[in-house]
Amino acid sequence: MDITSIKLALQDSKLGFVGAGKMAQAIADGLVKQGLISPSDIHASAPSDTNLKLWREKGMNTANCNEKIIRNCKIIFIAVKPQYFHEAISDIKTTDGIANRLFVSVMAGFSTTALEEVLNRLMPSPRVVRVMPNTPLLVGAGCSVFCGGSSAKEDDMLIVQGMLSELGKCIQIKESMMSGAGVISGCGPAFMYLLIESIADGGVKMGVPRDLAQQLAAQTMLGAAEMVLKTGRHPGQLKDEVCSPGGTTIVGVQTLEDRGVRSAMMAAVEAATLKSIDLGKKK
Ligand SMILES: NC(=O)C1=CN([C@@H]2O[C@H](COP(=O)(O)OP(=O)(O)OC[C@H]3O[C@@H](n4cnc5c(N)ncnc54)[C@H](O)[C@@H]3O)[C@@H](O)[C@H]2O)C=CC1
Ligand SMILES: O=C(O)[C@@H]1CCC=N1
Repeated sequence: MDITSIKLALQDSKLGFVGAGKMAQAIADGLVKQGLISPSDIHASAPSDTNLKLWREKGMNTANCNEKIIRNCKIIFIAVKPQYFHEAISDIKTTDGIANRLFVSVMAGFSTTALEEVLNRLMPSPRVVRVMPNTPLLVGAGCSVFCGGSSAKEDDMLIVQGMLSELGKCIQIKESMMSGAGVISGCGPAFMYLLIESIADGGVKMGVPRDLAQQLAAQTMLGAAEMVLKTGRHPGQLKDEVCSPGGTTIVGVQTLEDRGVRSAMMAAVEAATLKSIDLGKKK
């Protein structure tokens, strides 16, 4: 879908957010920043005003009532914690006149079947798209994976992919891969921040000023990521090219291997994936 069609669709549908926290704000702010939607076409709800005032300061509409969002908007992001989803939907008292909505869930663990079961309360055959985005889409460098539910139409998939592709990479995958792939995209930034922080800490320990150390660590991570994506070469091969024989890098690499960094990263992805599956079971 081209950018003009996305803009028109968003202007016509209005964009709703049930849940107004960090992920919802990153998506809304990212879309406004990229000029895809005007703040006045965005509506968000949450039970308390704590987050909502930030939305109002940006010219967006807010409500304490989820029903209002679902009435006002035809495309609705579900951005509450998975454990609050039932409560968020059961709050809706009158469902008359609500039809033809597209629900885009960003909740970890919630399958499209489980989403459809809950949303059936509002309308028959709800159109659902399940996404696992990440917060870097706020700066146009997001990474999202998504899949459609049983009633999602081709246009629903296109609008979701269109919107999120304007904010970074967005890849359609099979639902069976959502938990594992969603951890890489959704949780991944936290793992990367931890690496940036600890590399900067190492620099500070060696006498590099904090600001400089952090800038160098972040830019180096960006550069390494670009090398993997743009050259398409294996990260192991790219690593080998940095390790000069008898040099400094290989000594650092051995230290990382001794401390189990590789195994720790793999275990983190595994543990977070299992947690995502578990959250889905508890729904
Ligand atoms: N933070 C992240 O990097 C990512 C988060 N997600 C998903 O996004 C969802 C939200 O996560 P965060 O934004 O981090 O959490 P958050 O705690 O910042 O935001 C949750 C929001 O939901 C609101 N809320 C709670 N109960 C509600 C109800 N009954 N009705 C309406 N709103 C209600 C809260 O007031 C808050 O505004 C989760 O399901 C998470 O799995 C997905 C990918 C990445
Ligand atoms: O920690 C979480 O559960 C959410 C989902 C992915 C990132 N944040």
